[in-house]
Amino acid sequence: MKLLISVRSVEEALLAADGGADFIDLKEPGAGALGGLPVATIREIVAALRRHRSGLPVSATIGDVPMHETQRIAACVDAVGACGVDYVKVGIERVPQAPGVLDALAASGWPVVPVFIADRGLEPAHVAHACALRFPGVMADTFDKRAGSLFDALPMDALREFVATVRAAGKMAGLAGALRAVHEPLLRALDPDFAGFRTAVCAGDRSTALDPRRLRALSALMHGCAPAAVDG
Ligand SMILES: O=C[C@H](O)COP(=O)(O)O
Repeated sequence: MKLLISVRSVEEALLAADGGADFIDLKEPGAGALGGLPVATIREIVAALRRHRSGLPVSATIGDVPMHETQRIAACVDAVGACGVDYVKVGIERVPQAPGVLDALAASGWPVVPVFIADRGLEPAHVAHACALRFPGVMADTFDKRAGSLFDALPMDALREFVATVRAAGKMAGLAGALRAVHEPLLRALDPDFAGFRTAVCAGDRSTALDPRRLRALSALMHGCAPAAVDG
């Protein structure tokens, strides 16, 4: 299982790369679950990572754009995709517009990873719809980070079904949502392709700075080379 770490700056990106991240995810954690960074910042981080850590895959979010704002979503995907990232992450709410938005994202030509917002449960038909389209990966994440973790939002059966559906379609399955070291056994049981973290690698809430000590401990745990990790 690979480790995705969300970062907001060049400094954090290089710390994450040195600390064991397998995917570097660019977002502004203080601006919402999928808070977007300015494109100039995304470009700057991508350039630094390509210079120093050329092989690491990089994703970036477009921000928490409401699903009915289809033109804004398309414009943000174009802007972020043009920054040279490997993946563009777009939040998918559980609303009737979801299949239409997914169709538009798949037609965008960019390597989009739809991120299903799981706070109100997942709609299996929407996940199946995404899996039938040309996306490299599909994720589940939570919006309200104070309401507990992904494991509070969804039962294990639903998570198991999500991972199985995505992987059966030949795509990477990713899980996130205020995950912590204590969730490692549950994550191992589900065995997604990657798990995403921000809250767990900050000393305060997810909008505070990335803490290299917490990251190293989490990385060792997730990569199977340490007993307990820093948590809480
Ligand atoms: O994409 C992953 C998220 O940034 C994880 O953030 P979180 O651990 O605060 O839910």
